[in-house]
Amino acid sequence: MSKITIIGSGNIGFSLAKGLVKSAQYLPADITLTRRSVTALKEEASLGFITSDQNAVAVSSADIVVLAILPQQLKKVMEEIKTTVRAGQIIVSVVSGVSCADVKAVLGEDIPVVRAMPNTAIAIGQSMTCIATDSATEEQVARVEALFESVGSVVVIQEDLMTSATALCACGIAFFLRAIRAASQGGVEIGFHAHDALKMAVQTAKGAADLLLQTQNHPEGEIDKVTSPKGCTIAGLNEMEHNGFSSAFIKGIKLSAKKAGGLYNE
Ligand SMILES: NC(=O)C1=CN([C@@H]2O[C@H](COP(=O)(O)OP(=O)(O)OC[C@H]3O[C@@H](n4cnc5c(N)ncnc54)[C@H](OP(=O)(O)O)[C@@H]3O)[C@@H](O)[C@H]2O)C=CC1
Ligand SMILES: O=C(O)[C@@H]1CCC=N1
Repeated sequence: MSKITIIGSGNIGFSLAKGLVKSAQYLPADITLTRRSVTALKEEASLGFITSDQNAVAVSSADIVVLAILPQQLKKVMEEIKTTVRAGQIIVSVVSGVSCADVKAVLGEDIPVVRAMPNTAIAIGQSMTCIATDSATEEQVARVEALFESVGSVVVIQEDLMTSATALCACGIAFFLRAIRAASQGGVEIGFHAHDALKMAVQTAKGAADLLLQTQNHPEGEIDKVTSPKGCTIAGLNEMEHNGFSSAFIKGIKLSAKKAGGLYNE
């Protein structure tokens, strides 16, 4: 099994580590997690992960190195590891707005770099992860694809669509979570206790997603089955649209994509 080092055990880095172990394809001992101080890695250590605050040392033993720090932190980290990384390793960057070329410009042109854009559902094996590269081989991309297939679904895309993938999938999970929260708040206003309203909203959202996944039907086809003529569903839906529901969602995704593209040089 590949040895993996995740540089930056934050929200997405630690979620990835947990998902890989949950998949049963990796043991915690196969995964090294770093932060700037090991004292911040107590939970990770208690779960059996190898922990370190020495990025260059942590990278040296890895087959796959995942860069999971903020865009603004990346240059410093790459400077730390550039003399340690070697062409036999694969660098996977989940960092938003940073191209494969940006990474290779520091780490070396011969270093295989694959970008990946997962979301936090990776912790439970339900990520939607997009991956892209500019020059890694098919075999290297296949290894990264297999890694992320173990923790969700994967689509291989062109690199120029990575910021769009960031908005739709990585940010997107927050958009759907907010929609579920809003639905539960509506539920409270029409009579349910908060915990019941949230449970109902969550299961309803899960049912909607599973319907599309399992039938492959178009959302509007499924909506048509719910909207009885002169009924209450179309009344509610149209009220939401009059208030800009679809428009707000689309505008939010477009703004997130624009922002994602500019984070590295902020
Ligand atoms: N959160 C998400 O859902 C997603 C995030 N991403 C991308 O992943 C990256 C990380 O995001 P996110 O997890 O949210 O951010 P976090 O701030 O939660 O995680 C970043 C981690 O990096 C650590 N870190 C910072 N500097 C260093 C360093 N020099 N050496 C080692 N570790 C370091 C931080 O720990 P400490 O400060 O203790 O050192 C922190 O744990 C970003 O580039 C983001 O664009 C991509 C997809 C989804
Ligand atoms: O909000 C962010 O910038 C990161 C990237 C995608 C999800 N979280």
